[in-house]
Amino acid sequence: MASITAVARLVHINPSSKLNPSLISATKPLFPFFSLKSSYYPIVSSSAASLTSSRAMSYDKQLIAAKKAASLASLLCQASFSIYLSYLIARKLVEMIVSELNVQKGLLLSDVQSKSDKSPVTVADYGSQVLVSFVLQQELPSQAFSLVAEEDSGDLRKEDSQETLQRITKLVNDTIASDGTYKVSPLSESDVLTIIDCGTSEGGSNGQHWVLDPIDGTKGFLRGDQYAIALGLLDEGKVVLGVLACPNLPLESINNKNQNTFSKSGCLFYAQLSCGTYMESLAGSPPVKVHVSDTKNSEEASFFESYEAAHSSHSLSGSIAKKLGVKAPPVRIDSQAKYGALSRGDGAIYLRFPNKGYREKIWDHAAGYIVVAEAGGVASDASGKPLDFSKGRYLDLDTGIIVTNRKLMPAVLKAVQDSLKEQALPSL
Ligand SMILES: Nc1ncnc2c1ncn2[C@@H]1O[C@H](COP(=O)(O)O)[C@@H](OP(=O)(O)O)[C@H]1O
Ligand SMILES: [Mg+2]
Ligand SMILES: [Mg+2]
Ligand SMILES: [Mg+2]
Repeated sequence: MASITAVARLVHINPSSKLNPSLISATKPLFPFFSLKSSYYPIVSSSAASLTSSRAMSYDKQLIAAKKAASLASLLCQASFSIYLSYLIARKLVEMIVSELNVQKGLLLSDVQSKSDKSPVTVADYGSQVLVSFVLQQELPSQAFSLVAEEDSGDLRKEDSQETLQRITKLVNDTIASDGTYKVSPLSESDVLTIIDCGTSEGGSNGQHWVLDPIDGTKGFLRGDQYAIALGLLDEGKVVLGVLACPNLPLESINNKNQNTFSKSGCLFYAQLSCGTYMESLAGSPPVKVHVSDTKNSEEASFFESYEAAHSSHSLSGSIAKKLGVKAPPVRIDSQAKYGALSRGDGAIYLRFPNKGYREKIWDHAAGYIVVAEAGGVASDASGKPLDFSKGRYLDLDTGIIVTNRKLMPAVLKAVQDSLKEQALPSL
């Protein structure tokens, strides 16, 4: 049976929301053996409850489902990573013992594949997408379901992907069985392919669409560094809800010089339009309201950027930081964990400048964007235009993405534009 802490964590929508009957009934599918009693209601603070607006209440059910989906997907990813580590160790051992027999390599290669754009995809990316899509449909059976997600089943339908497909199916069924919430017969390989392809929606400016990156930062995931399960909800083209599960992000600030190296990891950030942003431990803890850094002094602001220089120009951000007088070295981490870290003030600026011609996808930013926006931050492209999630699967952008607090945005934007102009000048 779910522990009271875990129940409080998943039932908790937002300290500024009252638990209402519809919300309580919405929790039932999550906890079939547990009925809510009034004694558990104190997780809602009465002063905060008075802030509740009808608008804020309207996505509560979706938020419960999204938190459940992202939390379960993070368990799947963690399980998959330990399997992957075992393969790495097994492969190393086999290579050491019988170096001429590379049989174990095949096993590892089938867990990590390369997509047509040469980016990696793993059984955990596919498994996480299946699980999130499955949970959302289980939890919200009466709602029309539209999902814009990163992965598709194309490569998995090829003859030589049979073993990978089997592994994904087992990973998903094992996670569903160990969670115990859903009393369904195990998914078949064909079910898995069908569920993956639920993610082909084009999104857009009409109606509601879920936006999912099943593993954002796959390269970070494979390195054992940062990654995130990022799930957002669009309503009429606007991001109205976001959940970021960051299994490897320390609960303590990553910018704390006295950081406890034994600090626990695993953060769940969530935000709903007009309700603020909250963080709790993935293992279960009371939610804490978070806020972006309120510094207006760019010299004391540290900044985040991609770990991968191929995803964002480190030299351009270096020149911007110099103009701003930033003293601290850049904090380079993978995935939308950057947005999560920014939302709780670990740093004050996130700069992203991909190569010319690269088109940003909405799943790489939707959940992270609302997590930062509801924590008091702002995001724009390099021309100062807000991010527009209503145009389909891609973000329609001018040059790059800048995320910071309201006070710093004018100075950061100016430094960005000046640096871009300098970069465009032919060097003498
Ligand atoms: N050349 C490129 N430029 C910018 N972003 C890229 C890129 N190639 C891949 N990406 C995106 O960068 C994301 C990771 O972001 P970050 O650099 O912040 O960790 C990847 O998400 P996935 O890992 O979900 O594929 C991918 O969508
Ligand atoms: Mg990818
Ligand atoms: Mg991504
Ligand atoms: Mg991804």
